[in-house]
Amino acid sequence: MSPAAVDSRPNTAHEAPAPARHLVLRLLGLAWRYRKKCLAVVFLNGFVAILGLVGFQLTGLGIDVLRKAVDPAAPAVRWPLGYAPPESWSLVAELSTVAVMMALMAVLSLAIKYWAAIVSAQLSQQIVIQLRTEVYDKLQRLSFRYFDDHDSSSLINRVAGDVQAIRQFVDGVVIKCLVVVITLAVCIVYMLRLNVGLTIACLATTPLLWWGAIWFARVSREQYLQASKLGDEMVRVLSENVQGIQVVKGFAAEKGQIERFAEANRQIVEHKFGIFWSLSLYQPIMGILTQINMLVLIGYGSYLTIRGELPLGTGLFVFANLLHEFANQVGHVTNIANSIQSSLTASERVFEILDAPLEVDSPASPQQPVQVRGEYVLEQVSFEYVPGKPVLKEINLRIGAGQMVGITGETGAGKTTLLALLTRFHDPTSGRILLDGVDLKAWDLPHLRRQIGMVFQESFLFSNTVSNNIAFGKPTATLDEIEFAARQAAAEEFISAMPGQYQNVVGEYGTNLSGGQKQRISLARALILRPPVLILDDATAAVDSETEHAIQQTLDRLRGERTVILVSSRVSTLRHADQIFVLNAGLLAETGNHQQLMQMHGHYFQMAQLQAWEQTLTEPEDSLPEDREASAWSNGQGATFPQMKGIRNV
Ligand SMILES: Nc1ncnc2c1ncn2[C@@H]1O[C@H](COP(=O)(O)OP(=O)(O)OP(=O)(O)O)[C@@H](O)[C@H]1O
Repeated sequence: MSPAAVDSRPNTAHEAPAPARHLVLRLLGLAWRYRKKCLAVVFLNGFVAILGLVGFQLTGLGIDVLRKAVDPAAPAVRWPLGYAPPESWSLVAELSTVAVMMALMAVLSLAIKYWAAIVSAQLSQQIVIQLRTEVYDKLQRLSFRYFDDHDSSSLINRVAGDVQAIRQFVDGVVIKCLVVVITLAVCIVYMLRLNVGLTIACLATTPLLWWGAIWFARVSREQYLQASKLGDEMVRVLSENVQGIQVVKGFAAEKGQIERFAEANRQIVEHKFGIFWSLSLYQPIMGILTQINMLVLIGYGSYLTIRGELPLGTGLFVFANLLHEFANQVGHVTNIANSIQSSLTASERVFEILDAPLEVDSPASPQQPVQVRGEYVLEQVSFEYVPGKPVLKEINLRIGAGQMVGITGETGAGKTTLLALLTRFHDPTSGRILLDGVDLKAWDLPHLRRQIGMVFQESFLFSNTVSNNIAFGKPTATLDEIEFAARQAAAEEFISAMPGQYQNVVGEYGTNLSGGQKQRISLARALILRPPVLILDDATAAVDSETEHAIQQTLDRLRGERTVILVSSRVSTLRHADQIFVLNAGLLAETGNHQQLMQMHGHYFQMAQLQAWEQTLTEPEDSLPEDREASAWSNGQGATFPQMKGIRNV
């Protein structure tokens, strides 16, 4: 599978949301990792909140000073901390003192807010980078089966978007919760100090506010989960369209694709609207409850002030502001509940990656053989992608060290799957595979993969220079090595003809190269490693026969030095192999070299015959040799092998 390929299979993960408590505990564990910075942000924000409350107190003080000046019968002014200015001070001096204190408070608050914002931003970035790296690292190690089961768009969304939503749990939930709790506690203590009865009366509706927040959290969780899935779907449509743009244009299907994308977008908007609807209902209800508190204050608070039990400025005014701040903080609970839901949804998706078992991994005490000869032995190897549906059945074979072997068979016979087992992209469902006498499962996995140079069926190139693509597995390679590998892969000529030659930048996925050119660069990328085992999956399917001949010569030279395993449908390629394995419906149907297989008059013989016949169709009448078959194989220019399924029908 190409790494960038988009799997259109539906994502089966997350049918039911994971238990919220479990996720919350895990997210709290994540926040704990960053506890120092979290505490710093909480402390600074808490300090800002307290300074705000002190600001109210000072404004109230100013009002009381003014009221006393206007009405000497008003209650005495309560200066903070038992401080009282000298009797000789004028009204202007007293008010100026209050104003200076307020200004100092404002400057201090501003400085701390700035500091809090910086620490908070650092914290966010640290979490995102670390989490993203962890998820990406895990993705690198997950087996192919995991990628088969998950939409690539969903995986991309998780790394790019969901990680941000998890970060939100730390700064938008944990930190905010602590700040809210601190501020609410300070507000309540302040209010109780001012008047216990008024505090109880004004906060009577608070349990309803909490109940509302919990209701909202329950309702919105499922909605957020669904919204994430729709987001994945939209990215999938977009990604498929970009990658399959040739097909889209070739079939003049732009209109349909635009409609598909619009439909995916429409579904997201409709769904988000549902979330906004819940939110829009929740927020005004919460607003009404807080307004009820204000009404209680105006009624009962004014009564207390008129009776002289509550000062106007440092009492009623401060209380009103505290109540307002209280409502503000409770209002944050909505945002927190909102953030909790999106974080839970996102965390479920991200933790699913982090928790996914590494189906293929190195054992606890891996072996790292030094001198690798490249001898493969397969013992009773079977493999199933889907349980109960074997793709390979009890394969027994031996590939000698330094041999060149061919694997062929009809489409879907299991050739690529067999190669995937040899490289341990998958483990056999039963049976075992030995390389140099050591079970592949006992090998250190990276060490094993370093012994194998692979040329995949789909030549995937990175958007980088030609030389960096060739040196992908060996970044330290010198230009001489790169050029030598390119020459071996018959790629030198076309690379030299490019404007920047080896420094020419290959387009995304190698879009500015032909299929054959990509295959040759992929081959050079494998050859530069000089691996003991070279595996080529239909690696010459897109090159012309002259280039194939050149590549064949390279492979012939490697014979004896390295084990070369090639999947091919061309007799012209296979006939040079020391051994050819013919797969048929997952079974090893025939084994032998070209001559032996031809004498068997089995599947291989039929394929060869049809290819020879096709060859004659493309040759001029007078050049037809008497022995058509011999001609087709001796000139080394076999036509593309038709698939066995077709041959059986001949
Ligand atoms: N990831 C997968 N999940 C489930 N089934 C798969 C997967 N990959 C391949 N198969 C199935 O396994 C069988 C063997 O596939 P494989 O790609 O090995 O065949 P192949 O011989 O290489 O075919 P081709 O010549 O067309 O490349 C096919 O029936 C295919 O549908």
